Amino acid sequence: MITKEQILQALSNVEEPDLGKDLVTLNMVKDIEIAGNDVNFTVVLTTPACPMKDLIHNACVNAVHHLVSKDAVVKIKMTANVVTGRKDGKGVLPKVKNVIVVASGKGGVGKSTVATNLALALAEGGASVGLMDADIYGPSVPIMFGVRGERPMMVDVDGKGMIMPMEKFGIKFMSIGLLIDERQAVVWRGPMASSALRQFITDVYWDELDYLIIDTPPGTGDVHLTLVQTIPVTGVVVVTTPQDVALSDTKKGITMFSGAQINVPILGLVENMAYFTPEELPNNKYYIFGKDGGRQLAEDLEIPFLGQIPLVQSIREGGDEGIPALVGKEPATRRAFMDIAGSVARSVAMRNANIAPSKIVEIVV
Ligand SMILES: Nc1ncnc2c1ncn2[C@@H]1O[C@H](COP(=O)(O)OP(=O)(O)OP(=O)(O)O)[C@@H](O)[C@H]1O
Repeated sequence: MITKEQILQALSNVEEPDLGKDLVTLNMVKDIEIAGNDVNFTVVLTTPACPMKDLIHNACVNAVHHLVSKDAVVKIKMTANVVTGRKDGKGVLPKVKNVIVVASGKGGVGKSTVATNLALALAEGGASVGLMDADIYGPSVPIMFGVRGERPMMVDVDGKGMIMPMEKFGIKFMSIGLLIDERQAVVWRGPMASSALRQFITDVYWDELDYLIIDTPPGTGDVHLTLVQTIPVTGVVVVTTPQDVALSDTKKGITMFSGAQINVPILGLVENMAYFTPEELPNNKYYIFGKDGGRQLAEDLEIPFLGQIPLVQSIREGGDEGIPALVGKEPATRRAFMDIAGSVARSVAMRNANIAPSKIVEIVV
């Protein structure tokens, strides 16, 4: 007769590759049920977007077959409980488990495009996701979601009037562009930009989220400093294009976040517009802005490389028409964003397993 102990013993040989420990030690195996040769159990992953899902599933089946019984009929429910990057559920945005800032050294490299599609791809994997557009100087989320000019609703939360995020394509989102006059914001610097942003962060009711993705203005400035000083940021995803001028600005941005004073982990780098593929020649790749510049920079700086997005006409068209690539029809583009979301989720899980919880940055001058 197969026993629970045998199953646990077998699964203690299956390693979670990123976390470097076995599933039993990590407490990822739940609800083992055995009836004759039928073996059912649940594996709780650290993120629904886990790129190792199939690999771990197959390793569990093999372990039971090899170490317990080759006749076992193994059924595994693969679920996920996103691990939080925070120490406690207190302070600003208390119910948000992971805050991911999307940044770039230079403007126009596709930061908003990546932030939006990353949020949608994480949600498609099964996570609860919010997208906060904090790009005070050029908010693009209202256009990308086709809600320009709309006004959000208010809700009463414990006697306080708060702004409800909008919902579309399975995620919650809110843009500072829906609350302020863009023409006015262009001239904001320093304290004005910071106080508007702080209010934007605290006045929107995000409730419970696995991931909150924050789109920021290009470069590194007041907005980024205010963000890390207001919310405990889990990590930063940096977007670049492959050409030298973008790469040198990207390097500066990364140095700011990872420097001793701020010290927010870099989750990795996305290379956008990595190559151009015309629709009529899907197997051709033209390296218009140079080849593998982002990948090389990630290697040089020893940060994770999260993947490449091709330059595709439909990404631009979809962005302008309020239909982001992830909800569009092109499978290769969708795949590219899904892969990047898997890499980001993995980087977050590894960050949360290996380094101290995120905290608000206090800058001593
Ligand atoms: N991979 C891509 N293929 C084709 N077009 C793209 C791609 N990535 C972004 N774009 C387009 O490039 C333009 C700039 O992109 P986006 O607004 O995402 O950049 P950004 O870095 O956020 O810009 P900003 O500096 O204004 O904040 C948009 O029109 C967008 O649709």
